[in-house]
Amino acid sequence: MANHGKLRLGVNIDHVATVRNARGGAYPDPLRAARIAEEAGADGITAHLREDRRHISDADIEGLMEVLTVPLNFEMAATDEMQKIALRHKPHAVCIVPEKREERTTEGGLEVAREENKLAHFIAPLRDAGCRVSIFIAADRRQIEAAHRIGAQVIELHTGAYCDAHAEDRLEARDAELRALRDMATYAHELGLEVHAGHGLTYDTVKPVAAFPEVMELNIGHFLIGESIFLGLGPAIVEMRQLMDEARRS
Ligand SMILES: CC(=O)[C@@H](O)[C@H](O)COP(=O)(O)O
Ligand SMILES: NCC(=O)COP(=O)(O)O
Repeated sequence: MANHGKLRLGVNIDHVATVRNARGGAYPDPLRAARIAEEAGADGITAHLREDRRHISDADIEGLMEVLTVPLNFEMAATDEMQKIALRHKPHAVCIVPEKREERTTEGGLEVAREENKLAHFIAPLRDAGCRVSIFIAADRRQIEAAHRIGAQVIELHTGAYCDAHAEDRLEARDAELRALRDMATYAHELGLEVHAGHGLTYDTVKPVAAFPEVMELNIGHFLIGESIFLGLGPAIVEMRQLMDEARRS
């Protein structure tokens, strides 16, 4: 049966680090942002340690592991270097994401179906270490089935194409993306996978996704960090939380 309970909000703090790194110093501090997010009701913190360290750093991950009172969702590419870091820290969740050095942001979902054996071996030690393994994928039946076969406990559906279509006023495409997200959330839930979603979500796009009863967690970052310039981080998160709760109730 679908879960109709409270939807969790994971606040992604990557882009606090982007602003910090613009000047190479220590300000603004992503750990301070994480504390404010916790106080504002975040159920978890998400941080993506990219291979090129363009935002979050190794020291940020170490600091988060020390100070967080909510679970850390550690996003990383499927590389040996990242696996070692994850096994050293053993965060609550490890989300495997695709990464291209030249991309501006995470462009699509992970290609699981073509890399099934490799990924099954890659995630096994992470699961054995007690991490919940999540796979960041497009709303694509083949990829969901492959994620299930390799032993992932969670999938996170990439909402970027839906949000882009909305931002560009391509309404038919937006509705088609939303239908695919809804159908694939249901399908993944039926397979026994926990379903999360995220990427590019805003106040304008969050409610339809939050309303899917099978979705248990949304991870939201870039928009919230941008909005915090105008509202402050705590109020920006509270507003997002309210929209999610409204959608869930309706
Ligand atoms: C995987 C993902 O969606 C997040 O990590 C988020 O988008 C922030 O990182 P980037 O903007 O660097 O992709
Ligand atoms: N996995 C998605 C995430 O953590 C947040 O993505 P975004 O809101 O920063 O685009």
